[in-house]
Amino acid sequence: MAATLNHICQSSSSVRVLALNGEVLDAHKSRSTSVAGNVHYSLSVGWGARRLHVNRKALSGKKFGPAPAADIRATSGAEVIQQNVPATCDLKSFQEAVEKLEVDLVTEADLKENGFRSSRRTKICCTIGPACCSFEQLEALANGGMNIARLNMCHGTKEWHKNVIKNIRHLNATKGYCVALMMDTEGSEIHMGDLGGTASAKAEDGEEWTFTVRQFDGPLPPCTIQVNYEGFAEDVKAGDELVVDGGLVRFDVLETIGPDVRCKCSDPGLLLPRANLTFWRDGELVQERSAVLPTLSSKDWLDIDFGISEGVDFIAVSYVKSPEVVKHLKSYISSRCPEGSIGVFAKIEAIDSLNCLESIIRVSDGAMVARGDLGAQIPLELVPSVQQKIIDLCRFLNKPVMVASQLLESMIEYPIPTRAEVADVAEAVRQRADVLMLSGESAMGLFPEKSIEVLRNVSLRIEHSCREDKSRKYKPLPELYTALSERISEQICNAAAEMANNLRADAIFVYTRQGYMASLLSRNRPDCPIFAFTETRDVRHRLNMQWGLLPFRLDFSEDIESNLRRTFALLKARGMMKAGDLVIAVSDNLLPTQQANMLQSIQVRRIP
Ligand SMILES: Nc1ncnc2c1ncn2[C@@H]1O[C@H](COP(=O)(O)OP(=O)(O)O)[C@@H](O)[C@H]1O
Ligand SMILES: C=C(OP(=O)(O)O)C(=O)O
Ligand SMILES: [K+]
Ligand SMILES: [Mg+2]
Repeated sequence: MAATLNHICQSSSSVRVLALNGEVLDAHKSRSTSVAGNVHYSLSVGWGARRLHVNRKALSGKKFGPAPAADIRATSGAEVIQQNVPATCDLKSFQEAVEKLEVDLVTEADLKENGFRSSRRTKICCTIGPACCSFEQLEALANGGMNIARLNMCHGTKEWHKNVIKNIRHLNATKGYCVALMMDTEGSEIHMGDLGGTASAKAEDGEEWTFTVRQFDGPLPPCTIQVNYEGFAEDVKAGDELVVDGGLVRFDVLETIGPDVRCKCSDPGLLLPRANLTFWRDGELVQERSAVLPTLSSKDWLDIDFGISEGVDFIAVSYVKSPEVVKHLKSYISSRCPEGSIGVFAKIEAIDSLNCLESIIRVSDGAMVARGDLGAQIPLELVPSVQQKIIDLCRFLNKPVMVASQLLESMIEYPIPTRAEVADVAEAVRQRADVLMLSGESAMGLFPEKSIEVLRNVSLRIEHSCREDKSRKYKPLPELYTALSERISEQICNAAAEMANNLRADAIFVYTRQGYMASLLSRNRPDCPIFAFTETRDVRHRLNMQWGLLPFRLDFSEDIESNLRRTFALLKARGMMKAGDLVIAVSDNLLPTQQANMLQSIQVRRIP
C-alpha cells in the first residue's frame, strides 16, 4: 500500500507530520533559527529509540508538500540507520525503517545461507594495523566475520587509531555491521625501540650488539638497539641471558658500560620493532624491575582517557599482576562515564598473575590468554595447560575468554597455515573459548582475509564435531552463585539450555537489558544458537564477545508476549526463521514492576 509518508503542514505556531494516508502521527517538534535567520523545523516520529527525522528549512507562512528524501533520515539512538528516506513509500517500508530489527549483515547472511544451527559460535577478534586499516580492508574483515577490532596502543599514533575507530563506526552505521572495538594498553614491560624506522633487523650467531637506554638524534649506530626502560642498564648483569620475544632471538650479556649493555648473539634471528625483552639469571626470570613497574603507566592512562572519549567497548589491560589494578580501572571508568559501559579485560601474560588468577578474573569482565608474553615468562611447554586452566576458570566464573597470539603466525607470510597452527586453533575451539584473536596475521600480514577465513572454517568444523560428540554433552557446570536471585537466573538458563539440547530446539531467544541472562546461556555452550535481543547499541556490541550469542537490537515493549510476537514476525519477514521452528525463550526481568512480583519463566514456542 503506497502512502504519503509525511507532509509537513505549518501554521505560525505548530508543525505536524501527516503520515500514512493522511493520518496524523504524533510528532515531536522543535524550532530553531539559524545564523542566517532562517527558521528550521525538525520533527521526529517513531517509538523508543527508533525514529524518523524530518529536517526542513521552513518557508515562513507557507504550506508545503512532502519533504524531499534528502531531508528525512531514520535513526536508532545516535546511529543513523538510513539516510534519504523517500517521503512517499509503502506502509511496510515505513515500518521497516522505523521498527527494523537490527542485526548485522554477516549474521543475517549466515543465518539465511547456512541455517542457524550451523552458524559460527566462536567469535573472532582482529588486531588492526597497517595491513588492514583502510575502509575497504576493514570492510573485507567485517565481511569475513570480524566481531571485534583490536587497537594495540603499543603501536601507531592516537590520530592513526582515531581514524580506524572512525572507519569502523562508519562501517557499522552505513553498512550494517556490528564490529565492537577493543583497546589494548601498552603496559610498561621492557621492550626494544622501533629500530630507527626499519621493519626488522637480523642478528647473526656470535654477532655483538649493544642494547642501550641512550637517545639518538640521527640514525642508530649499527648493531644497536634502544631499550624503552631507564633502569635497564642498571638491572642487567654480565652473564645474564637477554631473551627477545620469548626466545625468537637470544643474547649473552658480556658487560654493562654506563647506559650501554654489550651482548653477544647466542641464538640468531629476526629482531622486530618494539619486541619484548626479558632477562634471565641462573635459569630464572629476573623480575626486580618489572615488579616495580606500574601495570598502567602514565601513557596508558592517557590512552585510557582516549579510549573512554572515543567510546570503545572494551579495554584490555596488559601485564595484569593483581586484581587491584582492574578494580581501580573499573572504578575510574565508572566515574568518568557513569553509564559504565566499557568492559575491562585482564590479559594473562605476567608470571605474577598466575598466583591470583581466580581473583583477577572475578573482578574483570573477561580475560585474554596472551600467549605471546606469557610464553616469554613461563616455560613454553606450560603454556597449553595454563590456557586450558584460564578457559575453564572463565567459563566457571561466567566471563568471556579470548585466546591470543600466534594462532596462524605463518600466515603473516604464507597464504595457508601450517597443520600445527590449524590444530592449535582447533584446540582453542574445542576448549570452547569465546574468542580467537589474530595479531600480526591481520595487523601486518600479507593475508588478513585468508587468515580470518581459516579461523572461520576451523571454528565451524570443530563446533560441528563438538555437537556430534555425545560424550562431551551434559557435563553439569558447577554452581556459581549463592544469592537466591542470581541462583534463579543461573538455574533458569541452565535448564533452558538443557531443554534446548534435549528438544533439539532451533534457537534460544533471550530478551536481555544488560546481557546478564545472555551470558548465563552462553556459559552453557548449548547446541543451538542464542538470539540475544537487547535495547542498546552498547550492550549489543558487548554481546559480540561471547560464544554463541547472535546480538540483535530491538526496542522492547511492555510485555514479553508482545516482544515474542514482534520478534517472530520480524525474523520471519526477514527470512531468518520460518514457521514451525522451535524456540526456547527466556528473559531478564524487563520491567521494574516485574522485579517485584514476577518470577522468570522458560517458554517453549513454535514460530507461527
Ligand atoms: N597500530 C599498528 N601500527 C603499526 N603496526 C602495528 C599496529 N598494530 C600492530 N602492528 C604490527 O603487528 C604486529 C603484531 O601485533 P601485536 O601482536 O598486537 O603486537 P606486538 O607484536 O607488539 O605484541 C606488531 O608487532 C606490529 O608490527
Ligand atoms: C596479546 C598479547 O599482548 P601484546 O600483543 O600486546 O604483547 C600477548 O602477549 O600475547
Ligand atoms: K598491548
Ligand atoms: Mg603481550
